[in-house]
Formats: sequence, C-alpha cells, structure tokens
Amino acid sequence: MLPNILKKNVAIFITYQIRIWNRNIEAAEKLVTLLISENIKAEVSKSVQEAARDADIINTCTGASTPILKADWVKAGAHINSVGAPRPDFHEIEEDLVRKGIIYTDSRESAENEAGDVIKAGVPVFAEIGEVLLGSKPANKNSLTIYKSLGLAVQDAVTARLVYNMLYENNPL
Ligand SMILES: NC(=O)C1=CN([C@@H]2O[C@H](COP(=O)(O)OP(=O)(O)OC[C@H]3O[C@@H](n4cnc5c(N)ncnc54)[C@H](O)[C@@H]3O)[C@@H](O)[C@H]2O)C=CC1
Ligand SMILES: O=C(O)C1=NCCCC1
Repeated sequence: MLPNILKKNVAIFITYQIRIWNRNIEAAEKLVTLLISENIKAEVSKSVQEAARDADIINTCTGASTPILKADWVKAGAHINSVGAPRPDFHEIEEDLVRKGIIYTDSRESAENEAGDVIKAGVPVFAEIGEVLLGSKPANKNSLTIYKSLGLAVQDAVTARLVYNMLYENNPL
C-alpha cells in the first residue's frame, strides 16, 4: 500500500526527497528500487529518527503494537499520515506526539473506537477530512497535523464500481 501513497505525495510536490525506513532493510531497499525505477527520488534510512528528521510529511503504515515514531523526532508544522495501527491494541505513533498534533480522520466514529493511537492518547478528533473539504473545518497547514486513516466501506464500494465500469463499460455483466 505504501508505494501508492508515496506516488500520490510526490504528485503534489515540485521538489521532494523520500526517505524509506523498514525494520527489514531489504524491504526498504526493494521499495526504494521500485520508486527509483519509476523516476521517483528515494533513499533508504537506517532508523525512523533519520527518516523523520526535518520531514514535512511522514507516512506511517505498519502493523506495530508499540509506537515507532517519537515526538522528539518530528518537527513543528509537519504533517503525519498514519495509515497503519487500525486496531485498539495497535500503536505506531507515540502518545505525546498524538497529543501535540491536531487530529484529522476519515471517520470520527472509527477513529475514536478503533485507532489505538487516538484511543491511548485520549485526544479528541478535530475534524473529519470531509469537513475540511467542505470548508467547515480549517486545515491548520502551519501546525503539526495528523491524519489517522482507517478506511471506509464506501471507498471500497466506489473503487469496485470504478473497476467494474472500466472492465465492463461497453459490455455489462
Ligand atoms: N487505513 C487504511 O485504510 C488501511 C490500513 N491498513 C493497515 O495498514 C497497515 C499496513 O498494511 P499493509 O501495507 O497492507 O501491510 P504489509 O504487511 O504490507 O506491511 C506492514 C508493515 O508493517 C511493518 N511492521 C509490522 N510490525 C512492525 C513493528 N512492530 N515495527 C515496525 N514495523 C512493523 C512490517 O515490517 C511491514 O513492512 C496494517 O496495519 C493494515 O491493517 C490496511 C489497509 C487500509
Ligand atoms: O485492509 C486492511 O487491512 C484494513 N483496512 C481498513 C482498515 C483496517 C485494516
């Protein structure tokens, strides 16, 4: 899943440098090779701290049950996309970091009941992404922001419809 997230990130920047960390260095090397083969600038980092240093955007996408990203490693004004740890007993972001950030999510109900990082830190969700897109809640671009993604069934349904349309547009089942 991470390669697709990174490609979307790259699409919105004129200049960028991607640093990849994985607990298995060969997995990080494999992803870097894949990105470079698609003309995306990327390099391996030996630690999460090294990867996060001075980063504007940090993507975490793990099945970790103890936090891998610490508050001291993240600069003020950074944005974190936390895609992993989708269960109450999973954690990928240190509690102090979650408390320092402004929390956005796809579904408030899901985040408050399923996202271990949000539940453990005991912080409220500031806004759903839909509220930001509608303009009823600000994006707080200059603050430390965290987007806690959990995925919505409607995304799966719409994606299935798009795939169906692409395959059978002229030849419905
Ligand atoms: N927010 C969303 O919409 C979605 C979230 N997920 C979640 O995202 C996470 C990643 O999913 P995939 O990329 O499909 O799985 P994957 O199995 O390809 O990747 C999981 C990664 O987590 C790493 N990892 C696991 N435990 C770790 C630990 N203790 N410390 C450091 N790294 C650790 C593994 O080394 C691996 O690189 C999973 O937790 C999955 O449930 C998956 C799909 C959608
Ligand atoms: O595919 C997965 O794994 C998940 N998808 C949505 C949220 C939880 C995990």
